[in-house]
Amino acid sequence: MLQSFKLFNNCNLVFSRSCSGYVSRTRYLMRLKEDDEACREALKFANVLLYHKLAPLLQKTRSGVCKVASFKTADLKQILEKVGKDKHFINESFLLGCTDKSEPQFSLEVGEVERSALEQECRGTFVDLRKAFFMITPSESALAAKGQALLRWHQTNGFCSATGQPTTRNQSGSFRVCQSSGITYYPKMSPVVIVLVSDGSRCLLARQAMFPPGMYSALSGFCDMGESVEEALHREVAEEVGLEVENLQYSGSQHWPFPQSSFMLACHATVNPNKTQVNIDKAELEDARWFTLEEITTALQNPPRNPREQPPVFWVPPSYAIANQLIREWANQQQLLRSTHRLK
Ligand SMILES: NC(=O)C1=CN([C@@H]2O[C@H](COP(=O)(O)OP(=O)(O)OC[C@H]3O[C@@H](n4cnc5c(N)ncnc54)[C@H](O)[C@@H]3O)[C@@H](O)[C@H]2O)C=CC1
Ligand SMILES: [Mg+2]
Repeated sequence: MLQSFKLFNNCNLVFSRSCSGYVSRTRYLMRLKEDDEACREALKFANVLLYHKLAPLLQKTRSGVCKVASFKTADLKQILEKVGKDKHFINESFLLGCTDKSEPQFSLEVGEVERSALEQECRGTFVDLRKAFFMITPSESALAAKGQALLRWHQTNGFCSATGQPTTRNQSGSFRVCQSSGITYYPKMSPVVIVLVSDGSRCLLARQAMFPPGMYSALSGFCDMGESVEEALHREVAEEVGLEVENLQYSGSQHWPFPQSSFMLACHATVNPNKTQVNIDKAELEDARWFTLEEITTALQNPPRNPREQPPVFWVPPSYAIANQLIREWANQQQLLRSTHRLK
């Protein structure tokens, strides 16, 4: 089981503790990653998540709650054959992980099929992942995101960048090799810093023109080659809003599947309350402004159901996004500060 401890306020930094089952599951997965034969065996009795053009298949439970659809291999083979897929097609799946009961999980891109016929057979709907984040739980979002990221990485790494020759995958999909050069390619993530800047009583959020209307998020940016997290944070804030930050505090990290798998490193930071004038880089950001605790609390309490249709005037990223975690932590800390102040 994964345990967490507190670093900044309520933040969850997840670390592994060897309690019942966790170590054996980890070792089992390690073996599946490296041993093609064991992985092929595991796939025969696995749970498989389906994707169509990288959109995960969701199903509604009887109580109306949405969840990521997962099929036993034998059932899925029958479904796929009904929509014209070869019975060996299932071997195209990639290893994702395993459940608490040590059942292996795989992801599979169905490719060219009649989407509506497959949805009908599966009693589900393929939903754009960004939209799915508003419909499923954070842990299901993480699983769906990982599945999509792995599929995308394999789709875009079919050729060796040194020789131009095709690369081949191992059974689990944990790497690809160019037979001509011998170079091994592993799925990769790009490090991105994300920071919630506070002036002590307000926090700074920004929006890019491409964001859905009304959505503001914490400042973020890709790390440059050779940079530390601290350097990247200072640079990004200076570049995007013209401020100098101090008191960096690590909050947590997250894999984010967009645009090509980012590794989000989240921190809090402060600015001098007398130096809060923002100077926005208009090439990057459409707007950046300071928000009060009241505005933030209202936004956190009223997440949009579907942000593309009738979004609220101001809203923050969904609970799965690490930006949401930063904003929540800041709001909790502000509440605490206010109640301590009242007690004095
Ligand atoms: N999970 C979360 O809560 C959040 C995730 N994000 C993610 O963080 C990522 C980076 O944030 P931005 O502020 O847009 O970054 P950014 O401020 O560095 O600007 C993006 C630009 O950086 C350049 N760039 C440099 N290295 C790049 C690389 N490895 N991949 C792609 N572009 C690169 C490109 O010109 C790109 O247009 C975004 O993909 C976004 O999806 C952003 C905010 C919240
Ligand atoms: Mg940015």
